[in-house]
Amino acid sequence: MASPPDTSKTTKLERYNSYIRRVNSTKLLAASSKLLFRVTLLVALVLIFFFTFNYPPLSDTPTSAGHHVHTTSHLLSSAFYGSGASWEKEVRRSSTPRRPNGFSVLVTGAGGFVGTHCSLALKKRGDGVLGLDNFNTYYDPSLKRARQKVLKQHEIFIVEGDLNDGELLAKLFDIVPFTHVLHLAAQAGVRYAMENPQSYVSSNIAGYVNLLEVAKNADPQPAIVWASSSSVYGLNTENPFSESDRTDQPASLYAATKKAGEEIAHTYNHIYGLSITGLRFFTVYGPWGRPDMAYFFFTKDILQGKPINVYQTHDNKEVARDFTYIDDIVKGCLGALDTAEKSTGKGGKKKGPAQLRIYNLGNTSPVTVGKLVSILESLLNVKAKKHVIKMPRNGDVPFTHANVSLAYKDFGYKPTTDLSSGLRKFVKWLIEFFAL
Ligand SMILES: O=C(O)[C@H]1O[C@H](OP(=O)(O)OP(=O)(O)OC[C@H]2O[C@@H](n3ccc(=O)[nH]c3=O)[C@H](O)[C@@H]2O)[C@H](O)[C@@H](O)[C@H]1O
Repeated sequence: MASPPDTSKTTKLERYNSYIRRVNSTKLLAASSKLLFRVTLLVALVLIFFFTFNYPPLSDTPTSAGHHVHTTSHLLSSAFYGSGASWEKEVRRSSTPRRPNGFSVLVTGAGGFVGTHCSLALKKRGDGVLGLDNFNTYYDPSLKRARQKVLKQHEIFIVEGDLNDGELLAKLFDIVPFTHVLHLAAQAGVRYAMENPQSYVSSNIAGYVNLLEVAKNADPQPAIVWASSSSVYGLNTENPFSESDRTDQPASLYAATKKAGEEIAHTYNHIYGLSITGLRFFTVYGPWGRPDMAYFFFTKDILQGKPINVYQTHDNKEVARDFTYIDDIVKGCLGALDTAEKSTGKGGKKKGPAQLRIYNLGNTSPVTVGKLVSILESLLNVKAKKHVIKMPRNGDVPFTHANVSLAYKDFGYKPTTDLSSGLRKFVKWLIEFFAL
């Protein structure tokens, strides 16, 4: 009869095998948890990489001047700026009118020069005003922030965002039944277009179309008043310029994008019934103005003893502009808003013909740049270090001169501020603001 198995050996063997099984399963567990950790780490790294390098970047437009025009990417802005109950409350409060039959106006470019002044004027008369601005770095954004502070003191909220952020714009129109849009946001400046052309396409074409797309889908559709430019007259030789003069010879990309805006306005009026009024501003100046404009940097340079270049035409004539004081421009903008008819469309469907208008808003008395400089010299009591140079081929035109009879007839536009008086107010502001 077979001897009984040596249980001690079997037991030992069993114990050894179960030990090996335990060790193996521990090893397996350790290996699989290490593998899981590595996979998790890898996935995390991939996600970090995606959101860092693929998430819409800050659009960074380098310029030859070495400075970049930074704008927050629209997705980022709507993710960061366009959400939350308190944000919505701010939007509603700011845009609600305080007078019977008051307007509810979306002012794009509200952090800008004309935008700030128009927003204040609308709010003071009891209209609701909501600002939209991307606070880009075309010029020192601290000036825009200072304007924003003034608006905040008058309970005007500016949504930080870009015209190209369709999601954000649609959200604003979902929250607010805007009666009007005062569209002043744009890449301005005639000469800068040669340094940074894409900025003009992005703001003045793509941005404007995006705004019109959101507006035509809105219910109710707002009436739109927007800033075109005297520069659309380009090489036109008529003097003064009338709205019916030719505007097919733009001398700069800036002018071409504003002219394009006028044609695009015709299309959205024709197809969707949007009521649209274009205003051709003529070299607007005044307190809180734009530092990239000659009257502004001439003043600072004269005060700081720096030389200034006074342009002359190639046939040795002085260049001239129909400089228009900001308070007159504001009256023109409000006149256009007050006489704007309602859009006829609804949710993107046209119901009938709609108003389409274009007006000159100028001062009707052009002044040479040389005269501008001598007014500044007497206001500042400082002699300018003038270099008279030929006007560079930079998109500038020799003169502008507005015929404003159409704006006068339709909404009583009448400029009342001459250049000396306007510059006096500007210089007073500049010295106080910069504590010079
Ligand atoms: O009406 C407009 O729609 C435009 O007005 C403004 O353009 P402009 O009329 O060209 O103003 P601005 O640059 O201040 O030059 C003033 C004068 O100084 C001359 N100029 C300029 C620079 C210089 O160094 N020397 C000089 O003589 C220059 O040749 C010109 O004769 C806005 O910038 C523009 O956004 C748009 O709104």
